[in-house]
Amino acid sequence: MTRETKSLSINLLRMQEPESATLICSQHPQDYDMDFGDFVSNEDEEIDVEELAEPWSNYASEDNTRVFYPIQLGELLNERYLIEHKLGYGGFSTVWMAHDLQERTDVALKVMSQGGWDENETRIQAEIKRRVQDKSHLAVYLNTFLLPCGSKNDTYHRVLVLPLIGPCISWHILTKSSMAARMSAAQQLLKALESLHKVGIVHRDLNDKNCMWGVSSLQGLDRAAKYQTLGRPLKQTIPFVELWKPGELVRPAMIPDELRTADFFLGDFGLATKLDEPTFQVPRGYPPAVYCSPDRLHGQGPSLACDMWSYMVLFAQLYLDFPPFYAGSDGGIIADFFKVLGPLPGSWKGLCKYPECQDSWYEQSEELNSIQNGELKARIALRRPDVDQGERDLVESIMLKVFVYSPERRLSAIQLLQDNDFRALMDKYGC
Ligand SMILES: Nc1ncnc2c1ncn2[C@@H]1O[C@H](COP(=O)(O)OP(=O)(O)OP(=O)(O)O)[C@@H](O)[C@H]1O
Repeated sequence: MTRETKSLSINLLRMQEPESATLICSQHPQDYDMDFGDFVSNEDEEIDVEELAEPWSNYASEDNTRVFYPIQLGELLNERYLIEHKLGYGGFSTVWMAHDLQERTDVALKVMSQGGWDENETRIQAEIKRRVQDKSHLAVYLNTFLLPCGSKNDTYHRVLVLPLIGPCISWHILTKSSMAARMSAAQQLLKALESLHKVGIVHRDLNDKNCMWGVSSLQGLDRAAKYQTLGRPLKQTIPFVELWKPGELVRPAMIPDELRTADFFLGDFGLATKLDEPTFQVPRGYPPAVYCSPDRLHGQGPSLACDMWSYMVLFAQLYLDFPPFYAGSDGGIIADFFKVLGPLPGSWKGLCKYPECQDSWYEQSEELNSIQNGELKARIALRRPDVDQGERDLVESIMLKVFVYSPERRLSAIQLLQDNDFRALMDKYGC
C-alpha cells in the first residue's frame, strides 16, 4: 500500500471513529489503521480464496464485455464508501461490504461489470422504487453511482448501494432453522412477489441465491470487531491479469447464525421485466433449471405464472430442505417433471430446450397420472417423516395448486396468500 493510501486510511478512520481514532492511531498506527484482512500465506489459503471468490478471469475479457471492476479492501469509493469486506459475487457483479462514512452505517455495494449489464437492473429497480407500494421485502438500492473505468472516459461501472442483508437460502441454514422461521420466510417471499406482480413486474430469476434473510446491524462496532464477527478477510492480489488498477480476490464474510434476523428479502432484478415491455428490452436468460417453469423450458415467454412456479420450488425447498425436482436424473429436469407430475401437455411435444426429451413424456394416460401423483406424496414423506400425515397432505395440496403445467391455471401470488390450505399451514406455524 502506498504512503498516500495509508494516510488516507488514517484520515478515514478518524472520520469513522472520531472519539478513539487519534488514540488508536498513535498507539498502533500500523497494526490497526491498515488492517484490512490478511493476504494468503500458503497454498491451502490460496485454494480457499480461489474456491470462494470470483474467478480471476472475470477481470480479463478479450472483447471488453462483462469485465469486473478491480477493488481492494480499504479503498474509498465515491468519496464516501470505505470497502471493508467481501459479500459475494454473481455472473455480473462483485458485492462488497462498505462503511458509509456519511451516514455512519454499513451497506452492500453491488459493483456491476462493464458492458451495459447494469442497465436493466437499474431501470427495473428505479421502477420498483417509484411504483411498488410495499417494498419491505425487496432489496432495492438506496443510491447508485458510476465508477469511471481506467483512462477511457466513455466506459464506467455502475454501483448499486444496497441495504446490507444475507445470507441466502442454503441447506446448511435450513437444517438449523425452525419450521416457523422457514414458513415465515416463505410467506414474506410470497408477499414480495405479490407486490412486484401487482405492478406488472416479473422477476424471472427466483432461486435460492436471490432470496436472503436479514442481518442485525453492526452499528457501533469498529472494524476489528466486525472482522471478529464476520471472519477476517482472506485475500490475494488478482493474479495473471494485467490490471489498470490494483484489485484483490477476497473470501466472502461468513454471517454468523446469531446475526441472522427473521426478515426475508428478494433481490437481484437483473432479469426482471415489465409485462408490457417491448421484446427488444427484455434481457435474455432463465433461472437455474430446478427453479425454471416447464412452460419457459418449452419456449414460452416470461409471465407472472413462471415466477409462481419458481416460488413454489422455493416454498418446497424451505419446507423439505431440498428442491422438489431433480435435474440430475436421466433426461434431466423434464424427466423428473414427468415422473412427479405426469405427462406434459401434448402441444409442447418437440418444443423442449433439451434434446434428451422423449416423445412418450407428452402422451396422456390416466394410468400414468395416478401412479405419478404418488411420487410427490412419497418425496414429502421422505423429507418430512417428523410431521403428521394431515400436514403432509396440506403441503402436497398447496404444491399442486402451483405445480400445474398450464401457466393459466396456476394460482397467482394474491390467490395463494388467500388460499385456505396455505393459510392453514401458515396459521399452524404462527405466521
Ligand atoms: N444486499 C446484499 N447484502 C449482502 N449480500 C448481498 C447483497 N446482495 C447480493 N449479495 C451477495 O452477493 C451475491 C451476488 O449478488 P447478485 O446475485 O445480486 O449478483 P449478480 O451478479 O446479479 O448474480 P447473478 O449471476 O445470479 O445474476 C449474492 O448471492 C449474495 O451472496
